[in-house]
Amino acid sequence: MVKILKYLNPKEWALFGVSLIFIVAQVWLDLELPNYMGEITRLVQTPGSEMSEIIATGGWMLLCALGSLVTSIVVAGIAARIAANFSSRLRSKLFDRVQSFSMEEINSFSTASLITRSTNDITQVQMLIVIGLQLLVKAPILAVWALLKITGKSWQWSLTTGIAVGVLILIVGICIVLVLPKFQKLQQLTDNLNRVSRENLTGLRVIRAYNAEGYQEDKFSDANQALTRTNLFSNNVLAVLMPSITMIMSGLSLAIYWVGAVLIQSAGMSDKMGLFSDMIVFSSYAIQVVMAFMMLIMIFILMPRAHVSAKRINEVLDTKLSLTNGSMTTSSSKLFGEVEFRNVSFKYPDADDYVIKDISFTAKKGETVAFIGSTGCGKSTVVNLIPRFYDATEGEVLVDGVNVNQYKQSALRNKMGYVSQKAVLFGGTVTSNIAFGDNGSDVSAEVVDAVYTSQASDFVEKMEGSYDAHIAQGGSNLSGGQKQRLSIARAIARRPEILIFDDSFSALDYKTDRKLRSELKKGARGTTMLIIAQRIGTIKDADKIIVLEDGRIAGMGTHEELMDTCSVYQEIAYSQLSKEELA
Ligand SMILES: Nc1ncnc2c1ncn2[C@@H]1O[C@H](COP(=O)(O)OP(=O)(O)OP(=O)(O)O)[C@@H](O)[C@H]1O
Repeated sequence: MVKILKYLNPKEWALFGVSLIFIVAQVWLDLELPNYMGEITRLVQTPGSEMSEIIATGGWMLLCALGSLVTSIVVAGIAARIAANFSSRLRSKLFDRVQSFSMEEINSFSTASLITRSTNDITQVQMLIVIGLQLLVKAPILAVWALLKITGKSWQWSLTTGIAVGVLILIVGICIVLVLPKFQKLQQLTDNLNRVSRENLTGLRVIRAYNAEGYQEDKFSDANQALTRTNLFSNNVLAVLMPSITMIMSGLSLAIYWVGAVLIQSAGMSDKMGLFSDMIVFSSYAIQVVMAFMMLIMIFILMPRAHVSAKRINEVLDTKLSLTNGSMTTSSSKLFGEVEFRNVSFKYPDADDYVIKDISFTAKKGETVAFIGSTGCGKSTVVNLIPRFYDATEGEVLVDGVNVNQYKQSALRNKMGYVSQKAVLFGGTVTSNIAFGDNGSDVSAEVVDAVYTSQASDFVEKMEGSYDAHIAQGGSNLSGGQKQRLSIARAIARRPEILIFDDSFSALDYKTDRKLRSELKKGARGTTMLIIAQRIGTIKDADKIIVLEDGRIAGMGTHEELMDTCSVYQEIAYSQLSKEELA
């Protein structure tokens, strides 16, 4: 928890200092009240006291109470301000950190957990700051000050107060031991609930199509009940606390009056009045002592959960990035748009087996290199190493003659236009989706060009608002093929050195596929293209086709060469095209 406070800025520390002054003032004002009360009691009991004296003392007492109210409002305002600004900054930091994560780190935390950490966990820390700043600082000051006020008055009353505080600490100790382990679990169960909800919402159509609502509901209900049970247990344990505290406070007042009655009865006539007044003052201070401990208890309740949350936030912020950033922004070689793999092997983090093994090839400027092979043979894995979604486990991946890990990541990715297997669109407009990213152009002529090349103009120009037409989050108001064409347009609009298409043409009909490739040849002349495809027709004209089998290169060459030499390629080709088409 303390570690996370390093993210407080100097202004917030200054505000904290100001609030400290107000808290001390508030405690002083609160502790003045019993004095006035004692004075009023004395005046009432003293024959010949003037009414005006009582009213004046009462007036001062009222002023103190009002002053205490004002200071507590100021402290609450400052605490809320510090907590809100701090959590906003923490959320931004977490967001930035997660943005710089590679797929390895994201998978190790899980998306659901990262969402909980950025929302619920931050809220826990925010709550502790709001309440903690008021109580954590106030409680010890109040406790010590109030104790100082009552020490030496009467050992019988002091003993009574000591016993009350002891019982309070015992009850709280038991509660904390019981609920502490549950707090860690609560955050994990919240992660789980988020994961199930997320899966449910993203897979809604499939769930409905398969009438699997019941199955999903059971999954959700299990996660929900687990969270509810843990929540109920902690709340039930904590529910014992408040009545116990009230009971202790009432019991303490009763005990002080009872002890007082005995003391007054055994005292001489002249001491009786002084003792009565002392009793009133002492009982008020004793209640303040118990109140101070009660505040500390509230902190002890909030602290463990916020501590768990702070730990989870720190875990994200302190995660060492597996992808280190290089320093190069351009290659010093004369090469442009060249991709080379040198004996590259790769296994996914935490996996035992290599997914791709000993891959070597070169794609020169302007060449089209295609990858084909059965499902799961490692095609996407190969191309994902080029923009450094992962780093090669062995061997080297070079872009323009420089190992990809020597580039600044943004510079490396600026060289590329990447189209993922599953089209990804963002909420916004057609133009905002195409002119997207670092050097994504917002010049409409380039956007229009890219839309024409990607064969998206027919439907974009028919949409309401055309290039300013609304795109729903995830592109849910478009068909699969339309989404794919817009994501292809986005890559083209960057005018990159290298275009990577990860099976991006499979959602297109044959005619559009052919048209798009021929437009690409004209529009993106000089651009190196790496194309993963399932259809032989898509890659037949490529300068080089790489056939992958079980992560290894089973053949490399042109269509004609592979038809002569590579049995794996022949098998794929014959399964898709007739002998006449292949001839
Ligand atoms: N994030 C991951 N963690 C662990 N293993 C993975 C991960 N992604 C893919 N794999 C495994 O790596 C292998 C290769 O996957 P890859 O996606 O590269 O295949 P592919 O040839 O592109 O398949 P497809 O044609 O179906 O898209 C598969 O066996 C898959 O199970």
